Amino acid sequence: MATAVANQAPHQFGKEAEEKKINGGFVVPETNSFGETFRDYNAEGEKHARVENFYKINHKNQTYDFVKKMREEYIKMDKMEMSIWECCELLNDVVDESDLDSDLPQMEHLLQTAESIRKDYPDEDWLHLTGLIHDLGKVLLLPQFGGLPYWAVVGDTYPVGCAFDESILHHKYFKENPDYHNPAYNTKYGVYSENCGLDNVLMSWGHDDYMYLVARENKTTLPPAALFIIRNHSFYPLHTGGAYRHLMNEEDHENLKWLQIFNKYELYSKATELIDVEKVKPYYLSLIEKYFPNKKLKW
Ligand SMILES: O[C@H]1[C@H](O)[C@@H](O)[C@H](O)[C@@H](O)[C@H]1O
Ligand SMILES: [Fe+2]
Ligand SMILES: [Fe+2]
Repeated sequence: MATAVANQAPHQFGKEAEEKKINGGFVVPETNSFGETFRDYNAEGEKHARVENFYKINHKNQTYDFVKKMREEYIKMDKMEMSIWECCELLNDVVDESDLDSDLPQMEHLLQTAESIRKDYPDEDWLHLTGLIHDLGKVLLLPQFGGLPYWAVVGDTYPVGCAFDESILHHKYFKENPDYHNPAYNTKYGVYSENCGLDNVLMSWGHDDYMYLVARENKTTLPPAALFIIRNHSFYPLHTGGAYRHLMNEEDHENLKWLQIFNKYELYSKATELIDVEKVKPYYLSLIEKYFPNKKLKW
């Protein structure tokens, strides 16, 4: 097993064999594209200070009422009509300021994610497409989509309407969020009930929930696990922190297994080489056709 894994992706995550760690059949690269530890939110430096400030504003403003309003506004899908690929191309112009591990245009990140999954899971074509589209919701930053500020589009996500878990990055800034002091929203269950299912839990507003709504409202034929991944991929307190188990139902537990696989490729492919778009485009166009029967989607 160990040898098989070592042979599997030697060129994928850099050349230094000693820099690799085997993690459940997955080769984890030691450092990101800047030569730093992945997701090191406590490190010093200008970039880290900027990201901390991003979370400060995010935590202050993501309230239950704000999220409800945004969902109501964006579920209308009245902003734009375009295909999935057209949306990918829009992301050529988008860089994610909340991301410590990559400063590439988001289109590159999508291709890196999808292609790295494809290498290890060649038969799960739905997961390749999930990789390609998981961050398309970042178009919310663009003027045609409302030009939302970064704090309402990117960064890790977490439930609103119940207590903010300690494992959420820079948790201390929630003291500035009115919900933190509201007894209706600041208990373990808040407005929810035991094992109510994550579909019934409102998440901080951003690109994840938006893209989930786009896929669902446009009647994608992608499996439920794909929708779960899209909606929860930034929910680090859940898939990495192990929190919020009390809100999950049985189906969520099944879907979480796929999300945890997805997350490794999403995060660690940020250390890989760039992909030749023209070379892989026909493959992804065929997947889009398969899983999005309506050519033009409403956004
Ligand atoms: O900064 C990043 C970025 O916004 C990603 O798209 C998101 O999925 C991550 O969770 C987050 O940490
Ligand atoms: Fe991503
Ligand atoms: Fe994301």
